[in-house]
Amino acid sequence: MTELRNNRHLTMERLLDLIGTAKVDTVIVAFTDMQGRLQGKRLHGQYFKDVVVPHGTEGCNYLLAVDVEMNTVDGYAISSWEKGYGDMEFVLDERTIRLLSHLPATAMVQCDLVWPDHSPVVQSPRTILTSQLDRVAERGWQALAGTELEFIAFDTTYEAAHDAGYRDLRPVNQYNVDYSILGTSRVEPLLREIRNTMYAAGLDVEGAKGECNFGQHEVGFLYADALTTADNHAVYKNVAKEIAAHQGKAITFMAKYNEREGSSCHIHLSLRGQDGELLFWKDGARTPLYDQFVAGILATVADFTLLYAPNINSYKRFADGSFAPTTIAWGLDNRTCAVRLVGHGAGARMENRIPGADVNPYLALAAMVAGGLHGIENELELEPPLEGNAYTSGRPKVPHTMQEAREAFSSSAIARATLGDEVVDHYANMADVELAAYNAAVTDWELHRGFERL
Ligand SMILES: NC(=O)CC[C@H](N)C(=O)O
Repeated sequence: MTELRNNRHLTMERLLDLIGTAKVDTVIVAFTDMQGRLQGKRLHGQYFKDVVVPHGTEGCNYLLAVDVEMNTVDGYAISSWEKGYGDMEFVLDERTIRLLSHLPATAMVQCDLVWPDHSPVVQSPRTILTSQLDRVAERGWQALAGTELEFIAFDTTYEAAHDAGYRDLRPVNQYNVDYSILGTSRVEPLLREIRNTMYAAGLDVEGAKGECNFGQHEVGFLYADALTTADNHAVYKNVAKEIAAHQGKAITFMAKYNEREGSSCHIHLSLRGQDGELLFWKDGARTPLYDQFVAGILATVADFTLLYAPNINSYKRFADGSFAPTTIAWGLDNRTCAVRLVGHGAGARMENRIPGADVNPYLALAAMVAGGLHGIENELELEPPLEGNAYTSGRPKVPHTMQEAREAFSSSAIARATLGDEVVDHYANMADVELAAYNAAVTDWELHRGFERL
């Protein structure tokens, strides 16, 4: 029997029992798409039990070849009008079965994707992460990770926000509520329902805190193995939006909603032995392996920025003095650096501060593992820590545009050697599609600046 991630997850046997006694009547089967979103179907419990568990289910392969707005676009080798937009098969991962208590009698199962001949869909984000984690496991290690997502909440429905052109929206707080207990109390009905729903769904919830931008908050979760963390992250983002919508509110995980502070997804990562032995700390100090891992992450920042910052908007977040990084540097508990080292002993870990809340966690974690292993394999030396203000340090810059990040990713020998050509070409095309859409758009900024004055 598959080992449960914790006792709030369900075995398949238990889920089928709950369907048999009508305690569950709806099962969502979902995978994570290129943008990090859950895509799939809601199935009637009985159909899930009688047909899907024994025979499987499918979805159109365009789901890994569309843009944010679900437009069919050109340039993907695996999916096109010429290829007829056929199916991919969903492979249920029984370790992910959970109840979603904010919905009536509903459970969710997350899936991997295979082609009809059962070969893996290598471009699927979950497969990309699993491949890198297999490399970690081959060495007798495991990767532990935590993702910290910030969001901004508004006192409006998504529909009203849309109809207002996303202008003049009222955030749930009108001032900076960083660490403010009063600030979070004002939003507690929303935060509490998110925390408790996520706990019931198998996530280990730490708590919630206010952040700097108006209406900005963060719900924190304990670290877990990297695949569990990515699975939970995808479910959390979806559920948090659904709960907000139920309460007549809207939340956004855009990396940069306005000109104030953006929303981050700091990613914490460490390696352990398969039985939990420490690999990053020995005799009261960092190990050479830890330093090589961090050196590898730093050496590959440019190669993998596209996976840390996958949207046009992601790059607007990289602003000096905003707590989002702009330089490729590391420091000891230094929040101005791209990489911050924190903790000691069992808590010793690196924090990658580059990703925004719009990141796809599977892809970012895969990139970090690939970069870190590159550092270990090549025994890279870690430069001394940056002391003081990284923003004014003159260190090399994190790529500041999507075009730059796309070129660095596509021409990266490390990305191609670790992720494979099929993956690199697929995600370089995703960047080309976004860049083309952005370049074709005339923005508010241009109108305001030029309409009368130019
Ligand atoms: N908590 C923080 O360090 C703030 C992070 C900041 N909001 C960012 O976008 O990176």
